[in-house]
Parts: sequence; structure tokens; C-alpha cells
Amino acid sequence: MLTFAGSTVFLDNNKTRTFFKTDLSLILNTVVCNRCRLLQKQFSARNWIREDGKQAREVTPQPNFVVFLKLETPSNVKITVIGGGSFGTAMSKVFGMKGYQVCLLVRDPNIVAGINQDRRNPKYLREFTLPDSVCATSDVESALEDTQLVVHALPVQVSREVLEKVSPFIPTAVPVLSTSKGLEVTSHKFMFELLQETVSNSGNKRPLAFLSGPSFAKEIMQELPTAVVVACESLETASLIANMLSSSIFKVFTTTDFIGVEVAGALKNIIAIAAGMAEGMGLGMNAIAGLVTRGCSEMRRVAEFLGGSSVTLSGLSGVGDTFLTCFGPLSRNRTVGYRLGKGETLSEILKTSQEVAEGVATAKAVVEWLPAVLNTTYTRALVRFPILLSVAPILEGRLTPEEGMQQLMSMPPTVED
Ligand SMILES: NC(=O)C1=CN([C@@H]2O[C@H](COP(=O)(O)OP(=O)(O)OC[C@H]3O[C@@H](n4cnc5c(N)ncnc54)[C@H](O)[C@@H]3O)[C@@H](O)[C@H]2O)C=CC1
Ligand SMILES: O=C(CO)COP(=O)(O)O
Repeated sequence: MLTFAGSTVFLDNNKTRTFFKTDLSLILNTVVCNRCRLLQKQFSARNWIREDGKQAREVTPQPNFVVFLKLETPSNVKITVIGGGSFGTAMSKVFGMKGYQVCLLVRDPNIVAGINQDRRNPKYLREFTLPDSVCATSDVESALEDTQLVVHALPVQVSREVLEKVSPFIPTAVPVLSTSKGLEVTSHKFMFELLQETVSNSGNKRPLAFLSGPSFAKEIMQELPTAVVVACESLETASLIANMLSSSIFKVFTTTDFIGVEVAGALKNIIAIAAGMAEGMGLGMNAIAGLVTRGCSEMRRVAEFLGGSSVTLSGLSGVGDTFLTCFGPLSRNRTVGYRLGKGETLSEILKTSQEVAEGVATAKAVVEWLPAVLNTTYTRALVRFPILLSVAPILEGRLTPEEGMQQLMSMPPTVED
């Protein structure tokens, strides 16, 4: 049974999930479809009393489940953002501007102090202030206590370690929204697999969602219009999160194709390194446009092979983010490529970069992972995926950018697709 009486507020003993009231029917559907079973497991109906102390009225759209909702305004809904880098800061701003209580979990005490005292992240995007509803802490337990949505915004390579540590503190059934883009080098896993192994495993199947699309953190902080996509197996959960994020500067689309979104988010960074390299070498716009288009084709074929949809790959998380990262001067991946194209080595570039360029690690993972999943050799896979597989040897100094370009241009003619 789902107890829900118009705008009546049902209160519990403050230990339950809270839903804010943007779209009553959406919340109703989401809860009925996806969450009843999990909520029922965790909370007893006895915990709930009505605001006026009387017994709650019960309607029965679903038998066997008793879920009482506490309808709230955003200011009573807590969201935890893990990661105090550029994107965690930007996500805090997006949710904070909507009035949510945002708790940023960061390890650096200077960032905690900067945000709590000056409303600024002193290390990343420090020129921008954060809304008053954003606070920061390094304490995992208090950051996650009573949270209703966890947003993960850390570099892929440190994600497993952090998620394993925080997982026991994430309340049951709370969705986890990942914003990280890349493949884990040690396991060759995408973020959706890594999250399945850490926060949404057989012990606790928390809903997983993935945010991607063309979205430079700095432009979000500048409050410039941005459009992204949220992917989740359950469209209702994706819509719920999209509603929470949406504002006049942040447009959010939804999809169930989380594989397409994840593959595109990871691989576009390798293409951006290649595009930046071509630019650094002064190869001209014909070369860059050709490279990016063929890169998109490689990315789409990988996604389709894994079960993703070509529609997703032509959308915001696919070509949308690829264009931004390949042509946008703010891209860290494109900048790494540009500097390589100008003759610097990777170690020189990394020494002077504060922020993560995920494509560097992902390119390395892809040269090991892609031939293996295709059940072929590197040399054979190179014929089908020359861009995705040529970036790592250049990053490692085994091939010069010029040799890489020469290799691409000397491949025999083939059908376009
Ligand atoms: N910056 C952007 O414009 C966008 C970034 N993303 C994605 O978001 C993810 C995070 O990127 P950014 O925030 O830009 O990175 P960043 O380089 O700005 O910040 C990384 C943060 O991770 C923290 N960190 C590193 N190792 C850690 C560890 N072991 N434990 C705890 N914290 C640790 C750092 O202290 C720093 O706060 C990446 O996967 C990136 O691709 C997605 C969309 C846009
Ligand atoms: O993914 C991004 C924007 O959508 C950010 O790209 P970079 O990591 O290359 O800056």
C-alpha cells in the first residue's frame, strides 16, 4: 500500500527517505515502480505518523507494500556530492541553486574550510561562489547520513578505492549518480561496472544513474546554458534525477541506454587527445574534422558492440560531448593532445597540470581491453579502430604524433561504415 494524501506531509522518526514535491505523479510512479520493495525492507510502517498525529489514510495501488512519503521542499532534501574537484564543485552549484541541502565530501581540509567559510572552493574554480545551501566535510559518515542522492564526481582511477570506503555509509536504496568518464586501468571496467561492484552489488542493489554530455565545469559555474543527459535502467529514476537537476540554465534529458552513455563518455576523451594533437601539429581543419568524425564512428561501433544504441551516440553524450571536448579550448584532454602535438612529452605535460585528463588512462586501458573483447590481436583491431588504438602509443612515447598521423593516412581505402 502506498499512503499518499495530496499535500499532506507524513512524518517519520526522521530516519526515512524524503521526496520533494516537484511532480507528484512522477514521484508516485517512481516510488511505486522502483522503490517500494527496498523502502519496505528498510522501514517499518510503524515509524510513520501523520503531521497532525492521526493515523494516515492509506490507498492501495500496490498490495503488500507500505510506504509513507514525506513530501518536502528541496531545502529539506540532502544531496551528497563526492569529490571536491571542478566537477563536484559544479554539481554542488547546480543542486545548490535549486535550494537543495548539498554536502560536499572532500578529503582536503583547506577545501572544507574555504567552502564553509568563504563559499568558495579555494583550489578549483575559486573565482566562483557557491550557494549558501552548499557545505563541505571530510567526515564520510556525517556526509552520507540521511542523504537522498549521492553524486559521484571523482577521477575514475581513484573511484573504486573511495566507493569501497564510503559504500557502507550510503543509506539503503539511495540512488548513486556517476559523473566520471573513463575506463579503470587495472580492471578495464567502465564506471557502471565499477559502481555495480562497489555500491550496487547483491548485498544492496542501489539504483545507478549516469550523467554525461557537453558540460565544462567552468561554464556551469558561470551559469551559462548547459544540456546533459541522465541515463538509468529505470526511466522513472532518470526522470526523478532530471527533475532535481533541471533549471533555466541546466537542461536535462533522460535515457535508459546507460551503456551508450558510458562508452561515449569514456572514449570521447581519447578522440579529444587526438584532435588536440592534430591542432598542435598545425594539420588544419580538414584533418581535425576528419579525425573527429572517424573517431565518432569508432566510438559508435564500440558502443553498439557492447549493446549501446547508435541514437545515444549521436546525442549529447556522444557527438555532443565529443564536439565540446575536441573543439572547446577548456578541455583538459584536448590540451594534453595539443601540447603533445607541439612537441612536449606526457610527463612534462602532467607535471604542470592540476586537473585530471581522463583520456590518458583510458587510452592505455583501451589498447589492452578492446582487442581482448573483440577476441583479436592489437594489430588486427588497429585496422578497425585506428584512432582509439593509436593514442596510447603516442602518449607513451613509442610513436611520435607525426608517425601516428602517417599511420592513419596510409591505411588502405575502406567503405566508410
Ligand atoms: N571538469 C569538467 O568539466 C568535467 C569533468 N567530468 C568528469 O568528472 C570526473 C572528475 O573530474 P574533475 O572534477 O574535473 O577532476 P579534478 O581534477 O578537477 O578534481 C579531482 C578531485 O578528485 C580528488 N581526488 C583525487 N584522488 C582522490 C582520492 N584518492 N580520494 C579522494 N579524492 C581524490 C582531488 O583532490 C580533486 O578534488 C572525471 O571523470 C571527469 O571526466 C565530467 C564532466 C565535466
Ligand atoms: O567531459 C568534459 C566536458 O563534458 C570535460 O572534458 P575535459 O576533461 O577534457 O576537460
